[in-house]
Amino acid sequence: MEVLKVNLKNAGYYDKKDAIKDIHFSILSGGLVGLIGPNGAGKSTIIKSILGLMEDVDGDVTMGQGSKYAYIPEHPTYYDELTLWEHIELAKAVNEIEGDGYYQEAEKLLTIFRLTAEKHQYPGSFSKGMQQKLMIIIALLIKPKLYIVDEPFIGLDPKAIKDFINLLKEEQRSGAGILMSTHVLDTAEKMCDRFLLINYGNIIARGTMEEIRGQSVSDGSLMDCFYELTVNDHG
Ligand SMILES: Nc1ncnc2c1ncn2[C@@H]1O[C@H](COP(=O)(O)OP(=O)(O)OP(=O)(O)O)[C@@H](O)[C@H]1O
Repeated sequence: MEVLKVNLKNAGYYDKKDAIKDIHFSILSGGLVGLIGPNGAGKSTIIKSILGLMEDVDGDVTMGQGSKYAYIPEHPTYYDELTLWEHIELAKAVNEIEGDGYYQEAEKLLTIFRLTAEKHQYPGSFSKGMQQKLMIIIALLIKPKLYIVDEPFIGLDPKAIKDFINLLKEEQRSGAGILMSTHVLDTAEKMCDRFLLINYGNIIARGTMEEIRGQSVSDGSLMDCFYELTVNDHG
């Protein structure tokens, strides 16, 4: 079952209308797709197009059943006047989640991510990694069918990265589809079952690791294929 279908002919900005071109892909329930590519390739533009944040879009994006999704941004966003726990309460209300199981799950996640002591503090006083953990906790509590995750590995400590990967994998096993943009290719290679390699706004390679190797002269890691495929592509 498709949880996301992206058909974009073009999307871009006032002074760069074609930042991305001919971006067509789907994410299936239980699929974890790595969105990779050099700086300025168009990954954020693809994510913004999916989230409906781009003005100049020629094409369409369809979300599957229920269309409930969670976005974990690279740069955390929060309300200055709400405590960590109030953010959790707000997410419950906004997403119309019933029952107290939600709060038990929230307590469990606060323990995993070592934020129990900060429960009634304001995220403005948190470190970047702690703010990122708040974004992750809220996304996991919403239990969406689709996760869009933007560069989750920069800023999190190693334990949090491992816990986050395990929790995301659990979501995947329960049928969520995940699109994850990252530059941390060794982790992406281990986690993702498919990849989209973006360069100069185009998809230049796609598929499983095996298929990506087939499109590259390199027979090595995702990093080797990435290097070889992007170095020889001049847009
Ligand atoms: N606000 C903007 N206005 C105009 N052009 C932009 C804007 N944001 C991005 N671009 C351009 O769109 C292209 C794609 O940028 P995008 O931010 O999608 O890259 P990215 O793959 O996410 O890069 P990174 O890995 O550095 O985050 C680049 O050429 C960039 O200069």
